[in-house]
Amino acid sequence: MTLPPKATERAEAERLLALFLDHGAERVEPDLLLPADTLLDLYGEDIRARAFVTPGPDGGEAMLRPDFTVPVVQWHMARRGDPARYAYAGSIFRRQPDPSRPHEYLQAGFELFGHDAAEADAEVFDLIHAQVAHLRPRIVTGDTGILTAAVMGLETTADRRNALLRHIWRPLRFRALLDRFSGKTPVAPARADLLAAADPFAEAGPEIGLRSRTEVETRLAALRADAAAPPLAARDVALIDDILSLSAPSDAALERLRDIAVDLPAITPATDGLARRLDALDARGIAPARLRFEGSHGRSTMEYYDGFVFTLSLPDRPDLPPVATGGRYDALTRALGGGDGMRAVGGVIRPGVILEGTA
Ligand SMILES: N[C@@H](Cc1c[nH]c[nH+]1)C(=O)O
Repeated sequence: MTLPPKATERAEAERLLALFLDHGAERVEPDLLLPADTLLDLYGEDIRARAFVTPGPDGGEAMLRPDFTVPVVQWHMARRGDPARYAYAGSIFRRQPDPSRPHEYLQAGFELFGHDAAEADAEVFDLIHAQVAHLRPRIVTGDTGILTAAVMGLETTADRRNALLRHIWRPLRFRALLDRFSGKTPVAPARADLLAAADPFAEAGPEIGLRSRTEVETRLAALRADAAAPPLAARDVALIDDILSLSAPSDAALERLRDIAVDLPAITPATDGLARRLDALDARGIAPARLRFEGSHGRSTMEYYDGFVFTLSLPDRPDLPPVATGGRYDALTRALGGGDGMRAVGGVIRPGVILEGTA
């Protein structure tokens, strides 16, 4: 009997779920229709363009489940009890820029709360990788905690550091900020004139915008303080660029990062974390030399990742999305737990891609 494609995809998702349950996970089944406010708070309004938002039953807004990780964290936070392993299989809904791509597809996933971070990262990667290893996926890994630590270690104003941190997930915006803060992009003449003016409101015409005069004044003061701040040191920008352009087998990448840490000691704890993760993976038979590490990896994935990130894709099928993705999201558990966070890492497999890849 040949099953229709949707049913085949579901059968594959159930098969993966059963394997995750055998691995000791508890099954979770988050709602399909989720309150939109938490998700909007977490991801920002950007997610509206990618998710299906609809009027909710309680008068507020609701969203078709765009992701399992957030509802699973909420589920876990309500119950606690570490360590915990959860598994799920079901549909998620995302608007695609390319309308020929499915807006609804299945994910089978596994999430691990608590535990030693390096051990847990290795356990999740090993489990996810084992299910797709027969497809010989191209593996790319990264660690968003390293770039974050590098930015936090920059000698500059707190405002500039925060602006860079906010835009880590928007590579073009991040680059534009680095160029501006290092003086590479000159301040636009109109802005320079405005900041130099004794009374910037003198010829501004009537006040018609939504922002009050005080708000505009606060913004002008911030821009003036920024214009007065010394540029970022070229040496520091070069170190950030070294991290961003790093692409090497993980063992070589670790050595390179250790070199960078000599000049940028703020990344040392994150680099030590990477070393521990590679040891834990090695102990499971996954040699670091087989895992490509990219310093930029994870910057165009989920904004909640703050450590290990990985993507497995089918090398002969560049037309397909990745077959598996995942990463660590300790900060998300803090955001949802009111500052009282815990360690968490997980990953998902797309059964539809496995089927396409083996067809
Ligand atoms: N929820 C992520 C995958 C993931 C699960 N756990 C951690 N990451 C996604 O949909 O891309």
